[in-house]
Amino acid sequence: MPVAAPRDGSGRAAGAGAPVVGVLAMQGDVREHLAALRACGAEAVLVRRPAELAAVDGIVLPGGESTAIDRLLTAFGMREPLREALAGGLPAYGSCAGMILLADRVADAAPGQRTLGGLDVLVRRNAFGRQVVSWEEDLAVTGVEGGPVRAVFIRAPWVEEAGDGVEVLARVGSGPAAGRIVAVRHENLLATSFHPEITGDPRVHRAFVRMVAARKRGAAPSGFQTAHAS
Ligand SMILES: NC(=O)CC[C@H](N)C(=O)O
Repeated sequence: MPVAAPRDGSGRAAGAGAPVVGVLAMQGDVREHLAALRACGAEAVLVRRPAELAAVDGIVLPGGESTAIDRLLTAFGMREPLREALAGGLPAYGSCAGMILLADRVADAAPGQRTLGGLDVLVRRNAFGRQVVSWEEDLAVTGVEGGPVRAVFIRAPWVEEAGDGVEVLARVGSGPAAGRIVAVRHENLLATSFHPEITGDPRVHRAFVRMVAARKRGAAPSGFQTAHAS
């Protein structure tokens, strides 16, 4: 009997029930997110077109440059389909530039820059400064088991204001940005200022894949910890 080849390079076939998670492939560190998702057992695929978006159970908006991704979303006809999918409850995880794209409000936005929105926060772009690695710290992140996460901030935003329904998952612990909010969740949207995709630690992605799997099962939206424990 023929055996299906593994689809994710991990040495095992993606199970029939494995959630399909897209990575928005306009610009940014797409490959790193694909690898992190595959390490968590998700079937990870590139998303550039509306038809590809329609086939995923969740989507990652990568780190990169939010202004470039913004322009490419329009060029690829992806802005409205993606905005509608997010508003319709599609689980999404945005890291860094991805967090900016999910935010309802942006301080220090480039002229004409737009976001997809949905996340009731004000983010400040380049809040940590413009150096390549602007800050690095081990952070406890609510809902991520197994101890602190190495958080690498690269020209990163922070969350300056979070709406009432937004769950704060992590704050900077020390240095000039101490106390700033750098990880949040609200319903189907998860965002971090930092880049877990570049550290080889899949735990934040695993938490997101569990959010995606919970929605796929039809579970009601719940707090991050609850969804994580399921
Ligand atoms: N590493 C990043 O994603 C940087 C984000 C970038 N500063 C922006 O505004 O989009």
